Amino acid sequence: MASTSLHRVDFLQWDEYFIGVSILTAQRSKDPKTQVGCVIVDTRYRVVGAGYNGMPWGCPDTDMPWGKDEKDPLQDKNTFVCHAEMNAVMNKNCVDLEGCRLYTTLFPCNECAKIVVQSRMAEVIYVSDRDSWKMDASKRLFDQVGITYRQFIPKRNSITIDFTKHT
Ligand SMILES: O=c1ccn([C@H]2C[C@H](O)[C@@H](COP(=O)(O)O)O2)c(=O)[nH]1
Ligand SMILES: [Zn+2]
Repeated sequence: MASTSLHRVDFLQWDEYFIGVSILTAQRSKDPKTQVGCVIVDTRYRVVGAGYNGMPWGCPDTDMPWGKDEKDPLQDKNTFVCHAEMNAVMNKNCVDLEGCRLYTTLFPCNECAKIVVQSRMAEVIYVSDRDSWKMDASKRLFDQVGITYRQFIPKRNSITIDFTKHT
């Protein structure tokens, strides 16, 4: 029998939606080279935290270093910047994150992986990965505790946010 339902069929799938929110969140970052965004989602598909990489609260972006300096750590952004994952956890609006999924634009580094593990999250879904010992360490930790991770494989190239058109 033919269906009489007329609902839209090109609606965003959950993964597309949460990765989309991660990418949008990354656009808040002031890092001139790499903008990272992530959202934490509970088992009922509710966003319970979001964050992007940025300087700690109260530290003016204009006063902080945004480049790298191997010789002087006080002039290196990595000495100060808070990673997106840490910020998402710090921003959580629920008591604990056990069983949650982390959607992120960049696979978590080893420091963020420790936070993901200690928060008892269940899965990491990421857009891109880096060939780095830090990411290898993260995978080792995730494998050890059974946190699954998978790359987001897009089925469409883009989604549009048009501020001038909305019904
Ligand atoms: O797990 C991670 C790893 C990195 N970040 C942030 C930290 C920095 O602001 C950039 C990386 O800068 P590069 O110059 O590309 O090394 O990404 C993060 O938020 N989470
Ligand atoms: Zn990190």
